[in-house]
Amino acid sequence: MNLKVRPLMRRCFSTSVNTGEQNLITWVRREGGRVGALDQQGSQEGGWGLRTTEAVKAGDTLISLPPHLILSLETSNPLLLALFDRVPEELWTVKLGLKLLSEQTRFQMSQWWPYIQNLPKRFTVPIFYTSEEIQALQYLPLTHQVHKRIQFLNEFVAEVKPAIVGQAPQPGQPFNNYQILPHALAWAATAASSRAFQVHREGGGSSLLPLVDMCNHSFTPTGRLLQHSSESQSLPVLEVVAEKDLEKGENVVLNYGPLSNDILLLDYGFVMPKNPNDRVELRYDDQLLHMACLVAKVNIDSFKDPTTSQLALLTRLNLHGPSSSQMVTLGGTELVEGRLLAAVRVMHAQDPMELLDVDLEALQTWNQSPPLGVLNERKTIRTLIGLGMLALASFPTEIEEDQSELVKGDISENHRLAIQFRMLKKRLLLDTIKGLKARDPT
Ligand SMILES: C[S@@+](CC[C@H](N)C(=O)[O-])C[C@H]1O[C@@H](n2cnc3c(N)ncnc32)[C@H](O)[C@@H]1O
Repeated sequence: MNLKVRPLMRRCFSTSVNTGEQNLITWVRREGGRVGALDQQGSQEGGWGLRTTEAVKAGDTLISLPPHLILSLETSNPLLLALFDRVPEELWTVKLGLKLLSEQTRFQMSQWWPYIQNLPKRFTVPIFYTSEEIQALQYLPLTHQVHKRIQFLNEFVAEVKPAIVGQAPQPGQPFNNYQILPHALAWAATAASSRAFQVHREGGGSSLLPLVDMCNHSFTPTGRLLQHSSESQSLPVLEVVAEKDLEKGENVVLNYGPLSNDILLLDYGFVMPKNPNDRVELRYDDQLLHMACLVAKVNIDSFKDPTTSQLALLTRLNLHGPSSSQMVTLGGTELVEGRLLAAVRVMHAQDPMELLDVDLEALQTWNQSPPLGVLNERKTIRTLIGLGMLALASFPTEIEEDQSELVKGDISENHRLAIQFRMLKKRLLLDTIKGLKARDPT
C-alpha cells in the first residue's frame, strides 16, 4: 500500500484532546447551540462518547445544533468546486474530506477549528492497514473494496496534484497553499465516512455534525437524530433527542443505520458481533454450485447444463444474462438471499413442465410447504449447506486458529480487528449451515 504515514501538512497537530477551551460542549453552547445534561467521556468502545449527567425523559432534547455549525459541502471556492466535480458521486466521503482539509488548513481562521482539533488523529479503517493486515481479513469482497479505495486516493491525488499542490502561492487555492498528500486525504475522507450523517435538504448531502458525532453506534439506540428545517434549501437545525427515559450516566448512542460489518469496518473501523445486517457475499456461479452439490452429495448435472426454462427463470432472477447481478448472500434471518434460494430450487426441478407457471415470489421465500415438493426442497437445502461449507473452506484458517492468534499478545490493533472480522464471517456461515439443517425436511 502506498499510503505512507507522513506529516499531515507542513505543520504538526496535537494528538490530545484539550478539555479546556476546545471542549466541544462549551464551544457548541458558545455558538448558540443547546446541550442538555451531557458530558464527553472515554467510552468502552474506545475513543470518546457522550453520557448523561442526570436522568432524562424520553423525547427530551440532548443536543440542538445550530445550522451554521454543520460542516457540509457548501463552498463558494471555485477551485474546490472543480475538485468536487472530479470525484465520483459514490465517493462523497472524498468530497467532504476535501472540504474538511480546506477548513483544517485555515487553522484558527476556520470557524470549525475547535471541532477539527478534536477529531481523532488515527483511524482503524483498513485503508490504513499494512498489506499483511489487509490479508488477515481473509475476505475477498472486503479486500477488493479496500484496494479500490486506496487506488482511487493515490490516483486522485496524483491526477489533481497541479491543482492542489500549490508549488507557488496561488490565490484561492483551497488548501491555503499546503500540499495535500494521499495520506492526508485518506485521513479526511475517513473522518467523513466515520462521522458524517445524512442531512435532509434540497440536493441531499452528508455533513459533519460537531458534537452529535461524539455519539457511538448501537442497534438498540438511546438517542435519535431529528432534523427541523423551515425551507428545503437551508441547512436544518439538528437535534439529538432521548429515545427513551435515560438514567444518569447512560451512554447516548445512535443507530448509524442497517450496516453490515463490511461497511462498519471499511467506513468506521469497527465490527459488531451478532450484527443482524451482516452477510457473506459470493458469486452465483454454475461451477461453484456444482461443487456444492458434490460436497453435499446431491446428484445433479443441471448447474452445468441448464434447460431453456431454467435459464429463463435465472434471467428473471437477474442471475443470468449480460447485465445480471450475480452477487448473492448467505446469512441473516432469511439464511440465504431469496434469488439464490429460488435459483437452486429451479435448478433442482425434476420436471421442466413444473417450471412453466411457477410463482417466482414463492420460490424466493421459505414457505410452509416447499414450492417444488419435498424432494426438491431436500436437495436445495443440502446444496445450500454445501455452498456454506465451501464458503467456509475458502478461509485459510479455522475459527480455533483465529482464536489462538487473538490471544497472542504481539499483534497490532488493526490485525486484531481483521481477525475479529473474519471470525464473525465464519460464525455467520456456521449459523447459516445450522439454520439450513434445521429446515431440512428429512
Ligand atoms: C461518530 S464517531 C463516535 C465518536 C468516537 N468514539 C470518537 O471518539 O470521536 C464514530 C466512531 O466511533 C467508534 N465507534 C462508534 N460506535 C462504536 C461501537 N459500537 N463499537 C466500537 N467503536 C465504535 C468508531 O471508531 C467509529 O468510527
